[in-house]
Amino acid sequence: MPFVKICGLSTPDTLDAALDAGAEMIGFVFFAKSPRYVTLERAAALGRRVGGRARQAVLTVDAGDTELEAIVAALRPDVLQLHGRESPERVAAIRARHGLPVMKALGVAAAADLAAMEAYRGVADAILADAKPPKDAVRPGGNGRAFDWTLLAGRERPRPLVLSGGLDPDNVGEAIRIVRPDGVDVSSGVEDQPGVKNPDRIFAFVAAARAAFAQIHEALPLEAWSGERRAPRPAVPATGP
Ligand SMILES: O=C(O)c1ccccc1NCC(=O)[C@H](O)[C@H](O)COP(=O)(O)O
Repeated sequence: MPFVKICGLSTPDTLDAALDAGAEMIGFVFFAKSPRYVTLERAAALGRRVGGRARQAVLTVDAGDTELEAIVAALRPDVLQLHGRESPERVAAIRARHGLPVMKALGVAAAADLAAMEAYRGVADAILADAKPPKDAVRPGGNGRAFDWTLLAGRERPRPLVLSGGLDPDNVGEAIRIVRPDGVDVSSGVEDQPGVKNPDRIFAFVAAARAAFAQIHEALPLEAWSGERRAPRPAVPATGP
């Protein structure tokens, strides 16, 4: 079942919007230079408000063991989203240490970047394909920047694959139809300005993503038939004289 994740939530009303809209996963950002940064205390309070209605992901960037320990102890998250330069070995170590699923973010700008994903196959529980940040960016993600989705279309790639980067209520349907991901993730596209989420845009995003996922999953059986070699139909027995 594909899922919709709203990342970078930091207030009760926008968290409620994500939950009421039906997002299956929400994310808290633990990167101090981000306008979406939340303290442990704030994230824990928001986490209590979730009350099991969605999975909680915590987003870190090259966090050390002590920081991760503190976050996991305070929040008991469902997923660790690693958005830095964590190597496959580091991802494996974090996963083993915390016993939690890891979603590894990887930047995509060219076909060669898909090869980098291979190194994480069987190591990360999911790959989050994101745009590469601009050269002068202060954060490695959450920049509202999209990449060429056709790079991922019809290619062999690790699964589950979550699509992110520059998605918004107007383009998420097309992105889903092209990439056919297992989930989508958004931050900037449901904001009025960096760090300020807009509940109406959250509702619009979840609805648009849901509609597109429903469409591609309805289409699946027909696509499967088109490539299939069908057995010849049995001859209709002749009847009558
Ligand atoms: O949101 C941030 O500020 C952030 C900071 C550091 C690393 C990652 C960050 N965000 C990642 C995301 O919110 C999403 O996973 C993804 O990059 C999509 O973001 P956007 O293009 O803004 O929708």
